[in-house]
Amino acid sequence: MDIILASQSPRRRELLERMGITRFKTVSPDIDERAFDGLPPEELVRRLSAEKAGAVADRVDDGAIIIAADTVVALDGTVLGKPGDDLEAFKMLSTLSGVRHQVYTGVTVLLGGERFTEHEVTDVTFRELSEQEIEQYVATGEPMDKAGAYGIQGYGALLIEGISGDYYNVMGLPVCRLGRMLSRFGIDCLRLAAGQD
Ligand SMILES: Cc1cn([C@H]2C[C@H](O)[C@@H](COP(=O)(O)OP(=O)(O)OP(=O)(O)O)O2)c(=O)[nH]c1=O
Repeated sequence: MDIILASQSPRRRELLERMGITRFKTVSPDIDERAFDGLPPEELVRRLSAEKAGAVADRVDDGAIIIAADTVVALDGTVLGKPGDDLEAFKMLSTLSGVRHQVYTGVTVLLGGERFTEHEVTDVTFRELSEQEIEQYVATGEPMDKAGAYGIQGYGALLIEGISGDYYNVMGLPVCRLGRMLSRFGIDCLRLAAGQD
């Protein structure tokens, strides 16, 4: 069965491969992510992941399984998306300094008329950061294409004191949850990983 990752994110590609799924295509979802601004984080990521899956479903064969996801950072319920420029990245990181926030990822798996959407939440706590440290982190260029202006998988790790929940959810794909969702469609990741397909 064809598997399509409805994403342009290199992180999501890498994580799907790490789940044991090596044969899949990627199709970039063409949606206006700002269309749902104002929704609470949990509803927003669920809605956006469903929209991304739906947008790609319109462009591919009916028999393919489509996987899509969306990630946002939320501080006291307020959504932080991707920063538009260095100044915005600096401001986002300043608000995250020394406090705990939540990372929400919504994930949708779709096959023909059947569609499941779920979400996962991970708590992330930043250490206290000085202005100079934030400026230095922004200068690495890492914040720009990432929700909340950091990447846990990169230099962002230097800012993080602790996390509670699925690490991979912060990177953009709730691996454990997605594995269970795929099993409903007959895809057994451990079986694939073991070469038993
Ligand atoms: C918080 C955090 C986010 N991110 C990334 C994951 C997502 O790629 C990005 C959030 O943007 P998304 O809109 O979820 O995804 P995307 O635009 O990169 O890709 P696509 O819509 O095509 O699937 O932020 C990290 O890589 N590391 C982190 O620690």
